[in-house]
Amino acid sequence: MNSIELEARAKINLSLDVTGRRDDGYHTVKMIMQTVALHDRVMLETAREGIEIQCNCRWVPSNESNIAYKAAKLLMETAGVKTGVKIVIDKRIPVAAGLAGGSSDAAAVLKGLNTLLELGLSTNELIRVAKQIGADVPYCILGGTMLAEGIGEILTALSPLKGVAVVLVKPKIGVSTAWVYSNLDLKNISRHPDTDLLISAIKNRDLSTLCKNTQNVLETVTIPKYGVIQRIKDTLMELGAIGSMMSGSGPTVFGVFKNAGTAERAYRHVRKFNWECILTSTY
Ligand SMILES: C[C@](O)(CO)[C@H](O)COP(=O)(O)OP(=O)(O)OC[C@H]1O[C@@H](n2ccc(N)nc2=O)[C@H](O)[C@@H]1O
Ligand SMILES: Nc1ncnc2c1ncn2[C@@H]1O[C@H](COP(=O)(O)OP(=O)(O)OP(=O)(O)O)[C@@H](O)[C@H]1O
Repeated sequence: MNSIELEARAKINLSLDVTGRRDDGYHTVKMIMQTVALHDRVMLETAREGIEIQCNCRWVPSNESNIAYKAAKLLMETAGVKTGVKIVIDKRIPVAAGLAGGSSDAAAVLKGLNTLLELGLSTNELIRVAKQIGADVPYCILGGTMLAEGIGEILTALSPLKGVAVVLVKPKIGVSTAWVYSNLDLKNISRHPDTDLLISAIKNRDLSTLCKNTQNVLETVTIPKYGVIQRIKDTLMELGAIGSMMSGSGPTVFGVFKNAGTAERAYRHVRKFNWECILTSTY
């Protein structure tokens, strides 16, 4: 085998709480992460030497600043690999959107190279490498429905919440994760989500309790600056969503729907605005 193709899935944060700030500037979090069906395609091909990146999206760098490049370099150095690799990314996940598009590409590269180059690394060993690349990358190695703590790298599997209809809406703005965290005022958070309650709602597949009680505390930073995020949330609720919230550090908003039909009707409507819309489901 000299090539492999993987699906690198996007995530949404079904809840996002920040519990503190570490001395190194990173924040401690308590988040419920969920994979959605939307994905990039990542193709890996062995080469004689070096790391080459190709991507069909003009907003994504095709050089060493691509997070997929960093993942390949770190893994190949760690495993003492002497050959090279060509990485081709077919980008479908919106960029700088709060959907972990880059993190998921990086995780796909780690998993794919482990298989392609027969490195024999365990999942825990891959997670150890993933941690050094970014806070969301360890989760992207595992995927599914997970509680993420620490800075996002301490992962506990929850009851899988598959097949829930979701509409993703991204306004035409890019939001930097670093900017959001550095502008977060922990004293300004009046309401934290009850994560245990949300976990039991997921276990019972009780979307109504989940949506009524969830919270993304990073909205306290983004919504005052970008009113369009609140407008999208309101629009999705008016169109019949059970709940609607910003994913990660934004600006993408997701709406959760009772079934695929209501989601599709909302998607057709919301598509008329000047926003990027994707109809998908939890995976
Ligand atoms: C917002 C989320 O996407 C929610 O899943 C993650 O918490 C962010 O994960 P990520 O984008 O992989 O984060 P990194 O690439 O490691 O860090 C980007 C920036 O966010 C800040 N950051 C990130 C994660 C975290 N727990 N606390 C932070 O303060 C870091 O200081 C850094 O400046
Ligand atoms: N493979 C990649 N895919 C997307 N963006 C990349 C990639 N490599 C580097 N980048 C750069 O990283 C930045 C953040 O992109 P990304 O799509 O990963 O953000 P995000 O969805 O907000 O991530 P997260 O939810 O983990 O914070 C972009 O500005 C982009 O130029």
